[in-house]
Amino acid sequence: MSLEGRVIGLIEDDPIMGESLVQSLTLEGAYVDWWQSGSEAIRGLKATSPDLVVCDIRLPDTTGDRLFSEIAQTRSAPPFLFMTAFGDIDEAVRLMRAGAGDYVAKPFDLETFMDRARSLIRAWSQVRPEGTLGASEAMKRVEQMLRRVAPLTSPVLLTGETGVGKEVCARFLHGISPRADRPIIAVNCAALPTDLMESELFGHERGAFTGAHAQHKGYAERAGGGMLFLDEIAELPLPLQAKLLRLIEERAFTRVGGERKIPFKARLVCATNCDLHAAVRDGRFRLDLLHRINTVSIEIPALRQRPEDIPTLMELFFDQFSAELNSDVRGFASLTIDAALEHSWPGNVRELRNRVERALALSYGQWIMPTDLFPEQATGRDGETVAPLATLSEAREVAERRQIQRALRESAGRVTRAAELLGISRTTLWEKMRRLGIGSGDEEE
Ligand SMILES: Nc1ncnc2c1ncn2[C@@H]1O[C@H](COP(=O)(O)OP(=O)(O)OP(=O)(O)O)[C@@H](O)[C@H]1O
Repeated sequence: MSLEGRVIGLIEDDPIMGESLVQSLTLEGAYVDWWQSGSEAIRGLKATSPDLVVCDIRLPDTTGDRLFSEIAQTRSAPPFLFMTAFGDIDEAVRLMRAGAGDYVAKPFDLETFMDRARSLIRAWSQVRPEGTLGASEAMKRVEQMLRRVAPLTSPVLLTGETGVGKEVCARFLHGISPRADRPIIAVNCAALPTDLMESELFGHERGAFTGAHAQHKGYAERAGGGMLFLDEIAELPLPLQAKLLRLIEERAFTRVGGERKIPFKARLVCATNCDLHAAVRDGRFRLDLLHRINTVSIEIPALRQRPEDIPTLMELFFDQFSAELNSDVRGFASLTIDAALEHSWPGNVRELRNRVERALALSYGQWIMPTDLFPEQATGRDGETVAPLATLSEAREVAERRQIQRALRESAGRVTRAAELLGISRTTLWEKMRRLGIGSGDEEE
């Protein structure tokens, strides 16, 4: 691939270096916008969107680090190729972890520089622009990060509570990467039988152990040039952690009972819901392996930390299951959405999905009510209703309280705005809040 017609933003304060790069890039057919300071670059990048930004890590008025985090706020930020001097490598590695793209250490030869530039542009142009992971700002940030690292080969560690969607994110990452047409092999390390783990992951040669009647290709080999996704990585026993470390360092492994080195060509993505640093402290996880697998580490937030996603996901699963179940149910009662927003979702998206499926399968009415989604709140273990029927005024009070708290939440605790949202006067709202014992700081309840 040539750089013909590509637009490149160059941020370099040294005139000699700047001139020479402009000349070389122009000779390759690229258009170069050259900025000699961070402030100039920020202004320039608001106006144009280059295919690549080449940036010196040390600038007269800012650092590459700060500049990148400012530019990276925008979702469509281009890839960055940093030029670092000896001694800036730590900063460059931090930037890679933040999804910057790549770096070249000065002095570099021009061919290496051009190769890196070309491959960043090529990989980036294959990334799809639109998003699908969630409507919340938190998930948009996750998605933005995944898009940044999609063209790279560095290992990625996805962390987050159970059911937040780590595997969904890994598959999304694969789908938008230049490897999308190659296999993705997803392995749940906790589900592999301990005695077979090594041969499942790395394969075995014929006769390697009793019962090994034929050669067997493991997951690492079957992933080819695609993605090897290792879920629940903390469950990998220490001897296998050592073998995985060698695989990452040497980009090669051996089958059980074999001697020949087999190249590892896939991208490694690991996931965990454990605190791996605590596992290292407890001697259950190797620190050197942790450093290798978390070159890029992305935390997927819990569902309760991104309530905006709850209604969207409810609708998504509703559409999916109502089609599957051929259901006549029309949707969720608004009280049900309120109740879902108040629930803490310890099982995250998986719990939400299961609850919606169950509610649709068991609901009798046209609308899914709170007790369809949360039957445990209405029934005892034997299935009988244990909650006494509330009087109308009690039910109204519960609904009023919930609605007021929601309005306060949406108006960040500002009573005047909350009253507007509720369509009542400020005095009436104060009076109701006093009667129901709600403070203006109760919006987070
Ligand atoms: N953004 C999303 N959009 C649609 N479905 C999602 C999303 N996130 C998660 N899910 C669904 O939630 C369930 C759990 O997701 P997933 O298996 O990716 O979670 P996980 O974090 O890997 O869980 P675990 O820690 O238990 O391995 C799956 O059924 C998945 O399809």
